[in-house]
Amino acid sequence: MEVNNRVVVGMSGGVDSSVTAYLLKEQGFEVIGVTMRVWVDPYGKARDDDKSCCSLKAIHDAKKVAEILGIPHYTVNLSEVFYDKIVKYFIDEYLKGRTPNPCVFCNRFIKFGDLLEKAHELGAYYIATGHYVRKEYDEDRKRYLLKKGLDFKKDQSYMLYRLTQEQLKHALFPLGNYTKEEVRALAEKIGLPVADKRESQEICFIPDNDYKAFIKRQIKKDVKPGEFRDIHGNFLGYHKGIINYTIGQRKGLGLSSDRPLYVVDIDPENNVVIVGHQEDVWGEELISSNNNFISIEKLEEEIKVTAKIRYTAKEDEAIIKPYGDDKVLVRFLRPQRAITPGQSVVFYDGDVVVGGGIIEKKVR
Ligand SMILES: Nc1ncnc2c1ncn2[C@@H]1O[C@H](COP(=O)(O)OP(=O)(O)OP(=O)(O)O)[C@@H](O)[C@H]1O
Repeated sequence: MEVNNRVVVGMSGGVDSSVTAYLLKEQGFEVIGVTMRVWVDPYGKARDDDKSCCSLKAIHDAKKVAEILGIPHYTVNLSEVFYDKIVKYFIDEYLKGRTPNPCVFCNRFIKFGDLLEKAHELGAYYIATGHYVRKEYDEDRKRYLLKKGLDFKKDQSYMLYRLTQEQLKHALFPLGNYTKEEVRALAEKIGLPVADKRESQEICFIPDNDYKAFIKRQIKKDVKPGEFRDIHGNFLGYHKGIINYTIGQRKGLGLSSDRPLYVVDIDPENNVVIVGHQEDVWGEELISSNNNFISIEKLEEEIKVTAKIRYTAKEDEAIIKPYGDDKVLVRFLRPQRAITPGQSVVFYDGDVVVGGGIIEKKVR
């Protein structure tokens, strides 16, 4: 497709994507707003509130903003692909005793996959979202770079580390140079009705952040109870099913001990949750699989990076090196708390995203 100045903005009805559409229009782009309907949980609580990503209220808000900005707006139903590519994966991972991050896959396969295709169908070369990240083309490396948003508090580069060069080529992120406060102030100044809307909830398709109830509704049965064991294999009691536990968890175990107990590992094959003490929750080395690199084509040799093991974790210094055919060994210089299989580890060089992968296991 030839470059043009038409852009589809993914509009969630929230303040960030609304201001994104406004800024691009100001910059002279021909802007089309599109809201994806990705998921309606038929058994969940009524979703037509402020918090949900694709409630009727959210669609209505996006339409209202589009009207004020004088841009066309479409709603597309992507719930089937969303179910196949994201919801199923989310449930499967929990059933395997892992803690998935569905947003990183939604960005790769839905927003910058199916939605980008829709954008092309509408004749738009570009797709834009309200993520707080920056994109740059590096002439020397001949690669698109993904950089942290200037507002480090809001930076969302972690969520986008799976994007390919082809996807980045078509992406625009106008909020990368703004702080959240500036974006809210802009929304107020131009009179957008969403200026003081609350931040969206953690995972857009899970009502009230209750993922356990969501999974049980989806698999239509209760999960199988199993055994708690200590790190030496001693039986300690019974758990309520592995989906209820995540690495590092202390609350809700229902075990008594003279020292606090934490989940340190989950063995899905034997349906066992392994618990230990605070010191057992820390680790320095992990293996990641399903890696994606952005600033480099491939990891050929050991390099120094900073890395973080979950969206809200602090980055820390680490060495990464190729491990087998397609895996990466990540060795932190300092121990990290609760290295959790299923979560993403993302590597940085300053404010540039080097790449990242899915945590397979803690090595030590
Ligand atoms: N249902 C949707 N339809 C279209 N685009 C969406 C949808 N949900 C999210 N997006 C896009 O993805 C971006 C990041 O989504 P996220 O859920 O993190 O929203 P956010 O940071 O709270 O932004 P906003 O204030 O716009 O809701 C949004 O800014 C928007 O561009």
